[in-house]
Amino acid sequence: MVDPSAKNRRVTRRFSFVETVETPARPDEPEQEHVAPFVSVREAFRHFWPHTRGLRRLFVAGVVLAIVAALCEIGAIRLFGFIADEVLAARNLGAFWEPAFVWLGLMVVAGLASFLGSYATAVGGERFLLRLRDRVFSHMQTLTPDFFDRRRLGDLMARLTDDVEAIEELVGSGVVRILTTVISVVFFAGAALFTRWELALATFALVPAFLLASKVFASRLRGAAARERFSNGAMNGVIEEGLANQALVQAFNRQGTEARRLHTQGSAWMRANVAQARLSALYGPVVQVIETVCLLVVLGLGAWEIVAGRLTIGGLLAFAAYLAYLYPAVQGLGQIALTVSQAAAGSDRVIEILRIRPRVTDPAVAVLPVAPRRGRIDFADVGFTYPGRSAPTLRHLTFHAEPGELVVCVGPSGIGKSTVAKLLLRFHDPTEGRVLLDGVDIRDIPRTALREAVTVLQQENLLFSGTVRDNIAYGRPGCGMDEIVGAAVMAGAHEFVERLPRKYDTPVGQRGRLLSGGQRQRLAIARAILRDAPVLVLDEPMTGLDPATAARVMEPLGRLMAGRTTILLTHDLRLVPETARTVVLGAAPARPRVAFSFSGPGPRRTAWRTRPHSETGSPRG
Ligand SMILES: Nc1ncnc2c1ncn2[C@@H]1O[C@H](COP(=O)(O)OP(=O)(O)OP(=O)(O)O)[C@@H](O)[C@H]1O
Repeated sequence: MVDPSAKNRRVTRRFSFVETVETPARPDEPEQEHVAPFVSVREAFRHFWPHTRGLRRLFVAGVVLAIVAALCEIGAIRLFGFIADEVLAARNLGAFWEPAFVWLGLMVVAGLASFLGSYATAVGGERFLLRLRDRVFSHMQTLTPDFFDRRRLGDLMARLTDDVEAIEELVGSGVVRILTTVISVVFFAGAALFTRWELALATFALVPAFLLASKVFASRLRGAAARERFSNGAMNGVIEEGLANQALVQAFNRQGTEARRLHTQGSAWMRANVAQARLSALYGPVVQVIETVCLLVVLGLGAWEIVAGRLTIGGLLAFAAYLAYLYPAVQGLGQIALTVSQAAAGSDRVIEILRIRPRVTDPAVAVLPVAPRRGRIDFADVGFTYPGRSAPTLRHLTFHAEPGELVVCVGPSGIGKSTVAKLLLRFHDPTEGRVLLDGVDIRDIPRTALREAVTVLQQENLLFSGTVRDNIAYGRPGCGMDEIVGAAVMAGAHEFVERLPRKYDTPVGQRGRLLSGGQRQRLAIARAILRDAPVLVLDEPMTGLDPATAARVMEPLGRLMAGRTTILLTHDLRLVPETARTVVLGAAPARPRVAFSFSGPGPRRTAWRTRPHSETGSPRG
């Protein structure tokens, strides 16, 4: 088992060691436990600031209103000094009322300005957050499914939520906070200087002590924050995997193992949080001591000035009041440095994702900008090696399928059948040779147009957690209920859907797990029927189905295949119809004695042959 503290030490070393600012764009690479490269605060800011376009008015309003509030507060403090000298010291109650009402008026304006400023900043910040999360999510969706297979989903989710929020603290509301704090420092320092500049200069001499304290803390907090971000992602990964695979966990009695995995990651996260909390908690008292020294200096010097007759009591009180505003602002500057350090640790992880370029991209100039309609497929001497693998999965694969024809790729498990589907959808591009659709290299067709023309029925039928109706309609957004029911009837799903408690409005559960494998398969067929693409890829369509269920699914499958070019990928020779062109991947498997038959109303009926007819051998190696 990995010692988490050792892991953390590694992370620390890595952070103190990696200084690179420029992370080159690179294709998606295999990663599981992943520490994002260090990105400087300035670079993070430069990267995300353009995303505030259109929101900057809100941030400007936040700053302007904060200035108004600060000016009102300065005015109120001056009135306080006036009242101390002209009312209290002079024992003149008549002079009280006018400044008292003006003071009240100023505080009402300050309160209003502060409310509106905070509100505008919050709205701007939230919109920025929404925009940034949308952008990162959209970018993720341009990456190939292979990228997601190599990453922990929980970690990616943490990047989309916590890390994106941390960036908002740096770039959205963070900017307003920095500006308003700096402005407060300038204003209150200016007012103190105006009241008694010698006294002010003497107290300002202690300001570098604040800044030094925040600098020392910020650099340490950056390391702690980076570890916290990392372990947060790792912990989310363990939670996501553990919960998603609960059936497996319970069936294998591995609850204890999963709990220990979470505990290990949770402990690492806890340690990083404790380190952060320790630094933040220490920062407060250190600053308080510095503040007390400042205050005592002011009182001592102030008393001396009063005795010398250069300052009134009211002047000293006002001066002290300015400092009461000034020191928290200076302290706030230090706090911002800490927040920025934490936010920068989140930006490392988001920038890392944004810099990953998709392996597969659209052509600069599309030879065929719209979805191919006929459905002729050509694999021309195709070879493919998975990234990070040395041995090719496919070599010299050559076959074609005429529009409307059924071609069967047979071969044992792991030989590369699903890879054929992935190449056809351009989840990967071949490393050798070409794949053509209607005579056009699919690299010259935009991916959206290509995928409109190809429907894949995957080995594991993927459903969303919505209702039956939602899942069928996923094939064609905006379709009517009659079309949904029509597709369900054709797919042989209508009958069982009608028996569900809420019929088409019945929730199918997480990934459709409230339905049986055969029912999920029929919903997937209905979804594919609605999609109505000219090319159909069936990847082991009978996986996990018992012979009786498989036989029931054959008929709707036959209806789905009717009139479409179909590539059937299977190791199961019972599915290979007599008339189909057959491509054997690897060694030809032996024929079984029992057969299924596709029996839809389409142009082809299947009959059984005793020997597979191999058009083109395409083994590996
Ligand atoms: N994303 C990937 N990265 C690296 N190797 C992969 C990846 N996906 C599949 N492979 C490897 O490629 C080979 C072919 O996999 P593929 O899924 O195409 O096989 P298959 O014939 O469909 O198998 P099965 O019938 O068991 O689904 C396997 O050895 C597999 O380990």
